[in-house]
Amino acid sequence: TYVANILIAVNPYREIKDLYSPSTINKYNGRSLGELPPHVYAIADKAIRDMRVLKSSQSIIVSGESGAGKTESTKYLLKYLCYSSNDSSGPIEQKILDANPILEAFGNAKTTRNNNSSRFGKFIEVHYDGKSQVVGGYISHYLLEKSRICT
Ligand SMILES: Nc1ncnc2c1ncn2[C@@H]1O[C@H](COP(=O)(O)OP(=O)(O)OP(=O)(O)O)[C@@H](O)[C@H]1O
Repeated sequence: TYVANILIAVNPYREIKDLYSPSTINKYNGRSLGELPPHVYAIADKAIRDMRVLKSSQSIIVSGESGAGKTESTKYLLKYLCYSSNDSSGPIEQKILDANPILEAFGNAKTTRNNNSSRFGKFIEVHYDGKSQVVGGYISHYLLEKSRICT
């Protein structure tokens, strides 16, 4: 559900058919917040539209307790941000998406609350040109749980 333009998402702990499919990306493309059922794609679309209209950078903050689904939601947000302008992802978009498994391999760990818990914070930037095409990205990492590092 929404509280104003904040999306409250509950982790379903199972795959919901078609919830994040390419056809759902197309469905949310260009639609105002609230027009369709609440969705992370609607938040991503609003960020893109506000960036175009206001000509300024937009931020999406994903917060919640461990296991709430922040990492998964962030991946879907990124997927939307990378796909919606193009219908398919070019080499830059693909590199941004492909960076995730590498970062997870080094920075995630199994905990009692989450089998794939991120043990570091991420600030992910997606850079667009004047035509709203993705031209770059940057992932800053911080607060790595160093006590888990063995070598
Ligand atoms: N939208 C979703 N659909 C299906 N399963 C999900 C979804 N979101 C999360 N999950 C499941 O819940 C698990 C935990 O989610 P996730 O790692 O995103 O939590 P988190 O909030 O990032 O936790 P942490 O703070 O520990 O990193 C995932 O590995 C996945 O199995």
